[in-house]
Amino acid sequence: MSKATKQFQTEVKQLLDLVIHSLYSNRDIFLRELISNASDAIDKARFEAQSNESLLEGNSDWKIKLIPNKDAGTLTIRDNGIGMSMAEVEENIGTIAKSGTKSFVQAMKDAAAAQQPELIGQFGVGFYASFMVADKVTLTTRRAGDAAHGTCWESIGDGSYTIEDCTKAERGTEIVLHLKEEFKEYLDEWKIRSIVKKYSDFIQYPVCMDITRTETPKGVDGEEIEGAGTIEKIEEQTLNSMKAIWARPKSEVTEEEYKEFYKHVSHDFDDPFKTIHFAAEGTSEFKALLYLPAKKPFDLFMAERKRGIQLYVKRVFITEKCDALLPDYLRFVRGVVDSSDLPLNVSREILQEDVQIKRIQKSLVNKILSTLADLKEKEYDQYLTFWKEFGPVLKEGLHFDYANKEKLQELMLFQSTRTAEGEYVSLKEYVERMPEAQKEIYYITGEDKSSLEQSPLLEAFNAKGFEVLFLTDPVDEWVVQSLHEYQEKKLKAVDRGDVDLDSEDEKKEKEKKQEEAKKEFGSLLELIKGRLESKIKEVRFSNRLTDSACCLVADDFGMNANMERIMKAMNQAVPESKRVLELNPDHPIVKVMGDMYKQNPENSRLLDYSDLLYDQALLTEGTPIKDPLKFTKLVSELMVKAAQ
Ligand SMILES: Nc1ncnc2c1ncn2[C@@H]1O[C@H](COP(=O)(O)OP(=O)(O)OP(=O)(O)O)[C@@H](O)[C@H]1O
Repeated sequence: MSKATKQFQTEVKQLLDLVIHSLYSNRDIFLRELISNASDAIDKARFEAQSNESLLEGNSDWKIKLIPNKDAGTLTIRDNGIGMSMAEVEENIGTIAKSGTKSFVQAMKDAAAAQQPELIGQFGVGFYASFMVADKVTLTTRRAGDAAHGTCWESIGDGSYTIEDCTKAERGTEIVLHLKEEFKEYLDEWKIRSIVKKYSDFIQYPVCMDITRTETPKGVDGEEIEGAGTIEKIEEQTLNSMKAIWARPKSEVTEEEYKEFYKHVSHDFDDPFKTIHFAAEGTSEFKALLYLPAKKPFDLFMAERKRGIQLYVKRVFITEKCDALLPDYLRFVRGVVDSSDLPLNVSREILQEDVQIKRIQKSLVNKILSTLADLKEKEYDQYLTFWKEFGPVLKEGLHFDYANKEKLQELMLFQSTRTAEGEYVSLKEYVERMPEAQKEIYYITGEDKSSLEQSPLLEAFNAKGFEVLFLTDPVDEWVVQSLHEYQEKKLKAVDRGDVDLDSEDEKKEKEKKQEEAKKEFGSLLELIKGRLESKIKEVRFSNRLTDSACCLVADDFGMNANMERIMKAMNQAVPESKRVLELNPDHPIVKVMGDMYKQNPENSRLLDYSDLLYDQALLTEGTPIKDPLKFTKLVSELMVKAAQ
């Protein structure tokens, strides 16, 4: 292919711009990103070569080489990893294929300037960081095993790039950064040394550089020869210690090293929230270095997630994202597991079924859950920060990980009718502060705390002093289907079925009142039911309401308003389900309608009032009404009438 000039995808252009403008305070990281990519590429080559030795092309001397050239003003990063085909270059560099990434870039653009570095921290910008220091980047690459096809890619970061075939003797990738005048300091030996030491010391492969030293020649006796002048000696030095950080004893690893390793495995720019480093012995032998991130990754709820736990077998990289190592509800955890039991030639396909992997998974889950339990108990405020980021994901575990249900339910936190802004309550605390008369744990599901607080469904509970949990995450509808009870107290939705809040005496009194109301207003209820037949299942007097006139409730297994809302948001067909309209027998409107009915059961106003009651019930629970025009017309008419 002759040289072609192509345009970066719009999102890439935007991303480049954002990187250059939001990460300027941390420019050194461009080198970390490129070394990290080079190391990943060697990992891949090393793994693929296990089943296809020809990929090695006779060279398994893995290496990342840094070549500063002061005369040319360039810094070169060269690796002998897997390399890329032309199609891969086009796919990986210059385009953003994943829709999630695109929307992330949009979110970044929309965010306030102060938040951008924080946001980009969750994302990782990799290769594009080069353009912070270079005004031209040339990438030459050749895929392992395909000696005939090299690719040369070049860009000045202005929105376009050129791409063409070329020859490249060695497999792997070479990136030449033509440094901007003001960043020539990155050619300095000591600057490069310090960056590698700080950010890339643990990289498993040697990061090498040729070092020139001037010395005076020495005689056979080892003494310097006087008057012989000086000679220049070039020797290749390895700049990093290459120690697999997870294999070292905890006491020897510094906080800084843990942090930098986290950034390498997670491609996150922020520090981790928590580091968990441990070794398991016995039936399953492995070392694990796990991290809980501080912020949720942008692709947490997307199917095509990029990162996960890396799997090594006896220090040899196997796969970048071993999903079988953790259940889905812990998908935000990053890090490395290095097993001593698995065979080196384990295939990625069998990992899903492997018993050793299952054992490791069990032990990782135990460790993560116990770390969280510990944190919750000893450093509650910190736990709360974590919960606000990852609580909705952790809750999925209640539905999917039955074996750990007991542990997981202790980790749950909720807002409630009794928590102040920013405060949460655990199930344990909830039960401890339940008044004696309260038998069940009450909850309401919905979109957010502030709208739920207005719900008429809470009136009777508030009047009794019974706390109600606010379940505001979409996953909560599934959570409550799995978490039926806690400490033998049943969980009960305030908008489902009948509520039983009263003592025996109170019940008797209410029943009496309801009987009387039924006698008095029974035919009115029939009329309302007839009018609203297509929308509701039944009309009855309520035990829930003290102030409001009416509300809608689901029966025990029916669909509530929140579930309908979630299904609609997911573009799913919402099955037809009618709910029950409950009326407050003490409300003046019921009395007024009763009188109207007695005077003239045919009064057409009664039908309008029935419609209004139904619409009111929808509005108070936050469900849009079907015919807002008719509603406003009726309200206006009534307002005029009331003023006459
Ligand atoms: N040295 C390299 N050798 C082979 N492939 C590479 C190399 N550098 C980058 N790539 C390919 O280009 C892709 C994009 O790299 P880039 O650094 O932009 O992002 P990333 O490393 O995938 O992730 P992140 O965006 O989180 O940093 C990589 O996933 C990899 O497939």
